[in-house]
Amino acid sequence: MRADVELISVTKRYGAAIAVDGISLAIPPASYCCLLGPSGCGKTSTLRMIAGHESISAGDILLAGRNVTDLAPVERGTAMMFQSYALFPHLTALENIAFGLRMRGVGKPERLAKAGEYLRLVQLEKMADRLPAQLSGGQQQRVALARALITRPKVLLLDEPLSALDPFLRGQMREELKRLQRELGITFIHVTHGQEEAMALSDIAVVMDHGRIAQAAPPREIFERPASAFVARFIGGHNVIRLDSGRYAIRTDRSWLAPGEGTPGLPGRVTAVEYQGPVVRVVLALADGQSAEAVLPDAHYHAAPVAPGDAASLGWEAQDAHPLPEDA
Ligand SMILES: Nc1ncnc2c1ncn2[C@@H]1O[C@H](COP(=O)(O)OP(=O)(O)OP(=O)(O)O)[C@@H](O)[C@H]1O
Repeated sequence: MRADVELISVTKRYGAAIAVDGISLAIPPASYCCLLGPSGCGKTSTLRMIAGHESISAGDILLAGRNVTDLAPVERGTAMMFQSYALFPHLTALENIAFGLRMRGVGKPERLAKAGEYLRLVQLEKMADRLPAQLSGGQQQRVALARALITRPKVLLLDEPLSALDPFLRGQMREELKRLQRELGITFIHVTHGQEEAMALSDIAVVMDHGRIAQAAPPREIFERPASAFVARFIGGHNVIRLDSGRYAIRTDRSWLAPGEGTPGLPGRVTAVEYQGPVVRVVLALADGQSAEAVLPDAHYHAAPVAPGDAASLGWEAQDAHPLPEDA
């Protein structure tokens, strides 16, 4: 099946600095793709190159099989939703949404009727006449989303769309984004810092590191088979442990704890215990200098509780140790 978005050896240089280093990626049609990675890894530069807001230093970008590398943003069939919604303060919610069509020369009555449809799509029909200042952050964001979608893009690009929201609204908007992507059947490419957000939303998650793709795969595959120690650490939920036989990623929820001296497993000492409701996180300093943690169901933990300073060993089942390559 032809990819909706294809990056072929795409590079971005700012002067002598390389922000994106020859990345290749094919995003299947109608998928939710998250770009994630630490600050400065090149996520936003990649998104901006797809949108056409940033020139491409080398390589090609194909959208639905068409080479758009040298096309202006409006010619690409993409729309971008920014972190700072960028709504016009003097226009109502409805007029803000209609604005995208005004730029494309659509007449006023048609624009407003269409804007009404998109206002309903984001469940804001009662807010049509409000100015942005009279809307909450989450509502402003829905307006920005509708404004981007009204142009019927083939690909919607989202630059950290949830980062300004409080945790409750963030969860709500996350569901909303996924619902819209499914209903509209288009590709969303979403830049995020949040591993949990990427896990929850992605059909394909792209973990970036220093301008390169460290791993691109469905989130479950990344979680179960991280391609490197970097990926295992970045997505979280893993211990990265060196043994005589090599380096392994072991899920912290598959790691068990044996309290006491001389118990089976790698010996260590508890340095922290964090109660998290359904689970308890126990951090260990291992005797060989490595650190590790076990995330235990609360009932298991409370059956044999430990405290900082206590001796305990860390263990796991052999099949739960995922071998990692040595770093290049
Ligand atoms: N306009 C620019 N001029 C020079 N260097 C830039 C420019 N924009 C980005 N960079 C550099 O390119 C690299 C990648 O930046 P980019 O914004 O793509 O990363 P990011 O992963 O989106 O980071 P963040 O999560 O902090 O937004 C960084 O080292 C950054 O300093």
